[in-house]
Amino acid sequence: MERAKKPSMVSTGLDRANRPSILSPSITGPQPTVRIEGGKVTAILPTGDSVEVLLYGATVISWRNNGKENIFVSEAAKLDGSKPVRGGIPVVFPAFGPPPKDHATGALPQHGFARNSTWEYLGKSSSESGALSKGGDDSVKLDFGLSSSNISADHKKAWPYDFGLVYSVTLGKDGLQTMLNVRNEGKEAFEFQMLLHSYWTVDDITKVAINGLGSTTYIDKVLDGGEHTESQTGLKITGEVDRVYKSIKQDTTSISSIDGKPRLDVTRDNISDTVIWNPWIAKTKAMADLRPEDSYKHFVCVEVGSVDGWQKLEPGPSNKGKGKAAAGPPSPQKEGKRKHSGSPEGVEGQKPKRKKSQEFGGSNTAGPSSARPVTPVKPTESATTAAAARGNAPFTTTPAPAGPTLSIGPLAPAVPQSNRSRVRRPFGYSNTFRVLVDTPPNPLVFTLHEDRFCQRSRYFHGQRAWTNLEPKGQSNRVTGLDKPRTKGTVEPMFGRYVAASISEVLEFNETIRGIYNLNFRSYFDLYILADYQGDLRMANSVIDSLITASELSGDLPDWKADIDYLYSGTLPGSKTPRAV
Ligand SMILES: O=P(O)(O)OC[C@H]1O[C@H](O)[C@H](O)[C@@H](O)[C@@H]1O
Repeated sequence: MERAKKPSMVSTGLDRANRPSILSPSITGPQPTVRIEGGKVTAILPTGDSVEVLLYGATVISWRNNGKENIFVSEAAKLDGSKPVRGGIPVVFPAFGPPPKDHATGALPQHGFARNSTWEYLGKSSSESGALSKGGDDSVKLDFGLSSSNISADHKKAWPYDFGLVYSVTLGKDGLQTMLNVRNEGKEAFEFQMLLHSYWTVDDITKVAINGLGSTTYIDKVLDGGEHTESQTGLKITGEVDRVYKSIKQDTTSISSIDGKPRLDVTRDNISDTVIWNPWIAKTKAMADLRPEDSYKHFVCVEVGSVDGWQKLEPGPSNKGKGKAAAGPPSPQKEGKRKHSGSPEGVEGQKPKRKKSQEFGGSNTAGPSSARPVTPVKPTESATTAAAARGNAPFTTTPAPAGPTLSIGPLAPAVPQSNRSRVRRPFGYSNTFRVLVDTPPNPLVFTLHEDRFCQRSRYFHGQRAWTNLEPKGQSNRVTGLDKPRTKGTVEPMFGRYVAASISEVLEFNETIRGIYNLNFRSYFDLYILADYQGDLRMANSVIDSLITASELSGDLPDWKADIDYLYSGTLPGSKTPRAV
């Protein structure tokens, strides 16, 4: 067969009749982008600010703002899921420290199980409101979920409660916001503690002051385990420090230099405890995963949470929450009133039976925290509500109870009033389906929101039936995705596939190309995948992007080899080989 040598060959002979209007190149300015690869989710704003979150522990391991890394991670930290990350922002739940033996958490390891369980990535949302210059808020929110069904058997045995956590990490132009939403999915109340064990980078610990703790009562775990009152207005760290500051009156604990130069503000909302930790010289030496040995100089842990006593969370959707972390949430929408932008029915017209544990973000919310710069923003309207009004909400939403908020961010001007209404709240994942990309022994789990994916991709629409399998405990394993033939590419390819579906499919520009690290071969992989799934929309979109890429690129690849690859990789009977 005569094979064309020009990129334009791939645009001929393909069925363009069904090309959906969604693919029209309506560029609103650079958007935040998200990449899911190797058990890690990376989000990058058009400004270059970025955040990286491991699925293991939903641990934030990097947050770069204006080129500066704010998160400390030890050089010897294990990032392979073999132990909790030494550094980053490990999520502590349901117990802080060594759990008391006489408590329901007594059989759990130090700091509970959230930091050493693999979470599910629930998806991203962004305002899609365009570039900063166009008035957009340029932030992206990543949601992660953990429930009793995806913790280890040992942990489940040690703490047999039915719970649901949604952890939201929002990267904004002014800072990072982290929020933990705790839900009781079972029949009996449980007690928990939670904490975001944040390791913040500092240039030199001996020149740092921690402000905002003056006159606060704290438990000194290094000294005597007893209660003391903070006498310094700016706490200086001159040796090992391990203190639990309780019921702090001020919203903000800030890190500055001793001569007052601001570094970071860590702001709480409706959550009142903070742990300050630095292991200093001897303890650092004794911790094999904390290296180099002088690393203690370069971080301080300012850990916001609820660790003084226990939060009791009653079960059931009518529960308004007990204890301080859950005080006063507005009534959530009732199930029947939730907004669905797509039909909740399965392909056979039956309402899919949903497991309660999949309905994160509902009524029993306690212990959220969020990180954001300087001035805590009290949201009055959710961003997704605003987005919904514009007709482009990425997910359906439920109102979020007012929960504790931790704000963390570099010192920056207060958020202008006009932007305040865009601060997001947790989403209600009212109807999700899970896809297990089968790469044993650790298949990657994608939890996708029906409304988003089923409308955008025939492939996902066809798989909606999967939702109905869930109650029977069957796995929704993706098979046949090994067709892109380079070994080991299945997992990243499916991640790309999902990412491309989210981002309205590869509206190609140089930024996106860089971020997805797309080369021609990976476009072809994506095309072959789409072709295998019968996903014409995606296939067309890939071709669009490919054409743009080839137009933009002055440096074409070894075209013949790539065409051979595409030709032999595509299904028999597909239009592509005929086009080629
Ligand atoms: O070594 P880890 O289990 O990660 O704990 C590290 C530290 O976490 C907290 O800050 C506790 O207050 C400390 O007592 C503990 O040493």
